[in-house]
Amino acid sequence: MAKEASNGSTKPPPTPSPLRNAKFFQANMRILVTGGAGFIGSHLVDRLMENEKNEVIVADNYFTGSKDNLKKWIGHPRFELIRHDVTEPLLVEVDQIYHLACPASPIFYKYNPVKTIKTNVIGTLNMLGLAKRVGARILLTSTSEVYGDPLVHPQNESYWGNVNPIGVRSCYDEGKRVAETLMFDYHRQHGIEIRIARIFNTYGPRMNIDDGRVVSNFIAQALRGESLTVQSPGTQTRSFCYVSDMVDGLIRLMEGENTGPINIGNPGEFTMLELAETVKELINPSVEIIMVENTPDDPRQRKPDITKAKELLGWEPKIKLRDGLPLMEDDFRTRLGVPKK
Ligand SMILES: NC(=O)c1ccc[n+]([C@@H]2O[C@H](COP(=O)([O-])OP(=O)(O)OC[C@H]3O[C@@H](n4cnc5c(N)ncnc54)[C@H](O)[C@@H]3O)[C@@H](O)[C@H]2O)c1
Ligand SMILES: O=c1ccn([C@@H]2O[C@H](COP(=O)(O)OP(=O)(O)O[C@H]3OC[C@@H](O)[C@H](O)[C@H]3O)[C@@H](O)[C@H]2O)c(=O)[nH]1
Repeated sequence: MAKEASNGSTKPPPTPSPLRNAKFFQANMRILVTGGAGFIGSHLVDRLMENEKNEVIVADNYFTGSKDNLKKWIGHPRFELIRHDVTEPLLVEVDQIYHLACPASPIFYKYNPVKTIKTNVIGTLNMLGLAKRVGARILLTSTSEVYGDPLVHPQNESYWGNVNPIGVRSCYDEGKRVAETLMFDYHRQHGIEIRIARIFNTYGPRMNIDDGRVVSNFIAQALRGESLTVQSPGTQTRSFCYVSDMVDGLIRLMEGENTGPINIGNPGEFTMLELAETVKELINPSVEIIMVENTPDDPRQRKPDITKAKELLGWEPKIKLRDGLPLMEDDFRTRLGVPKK
């Protein structure tokens, strides 16, 4: 039985899928990745597919993801790709569910806020229903946004957050908070094996070029010779985790004994002005840095306390921002057709 972070009675988990014990299927672990055609999801799929005992099913509606991110696996006998919207029920036989489906860039999650909240609430209910039916373990990719505009710094998992319930970001941050509640209620009421990761800003190759998030914006702008748009005041901070470190943390959480929530992120903290200066220095020293208007409720500071991840998962990030940015630059150069001079 997984160790639980909060109080409450816990029923034993339902019997695992009979497939786990079936004579001919015993060897393989069937893993569903919702949102697996997206940025983090497709890197997670790559890592899961490296294990020959894993069969991976991706369910994605391609809102912000793309088949292109998974092209090397299409047609592979241990891989299956389903066009599916998680706001509809899904009937598959699996042992583990990594539930990532949800637009993550503020531009995309604000585009259709009602759909975003449906994805977080109905989508998570559907995946928990599936986990309950087949006895699968389920991991939710929650977010540092559950801490809102935090009054505690750095943020540890016992902080309840400072979130505007009626703002333009609420479809996402309140949606994820309800998703976490649903996870714990299914765990306490039905004994479902749950894992919750609170992911902090993650970057790396394969982010959409026009994703709208800060690292992809600055790298694309630097390569196109455009000004880097720092949203005012520029003193707001974020902590950036390279995607391979993130995937490692998610798999450790899934395979470990703790429900979470556990912060997964890189504690290296930067202001957005510092980030712009670093991108300028590393990629294109001739571009300008300009200040543009910000959006409402932008969190002013964010840095994970990763004590729990270190102690419970034996995990900590390995890749520093200065080492990760050039890896992302190479991928963006290839996709934008901008060769290195
Ligand atoms: N990248 C980050 O910095 C970050 C930080 C915190 C949390 N997260 C969480 O991690 C997960 C993945 O984020 P990402 O950065 O890879 O984002 P992404 O936008 O690249 O990927 C999300 C994927 O989910 C799919 N999707 C969206 N709505 C769906 C729906 N209703 N049904 C089926 N598929 C749907 C998209 O098409 C896409 O493939 C998300 O749950 C996000 O909230 C990411
Ligand atoms: O071009 C830009 C874009 C963004 N920014 C700033 O950069 C900071 C980070 O913005 P992003 O849009 O990358 O991401 P945010 O940190 O606001 O939200 C993210 O948080 C964690 C995840 O859950 C999501 O991936 C996303 O919601 C903000 O302060 C924003 O104002 C710029 O200065 N310039």
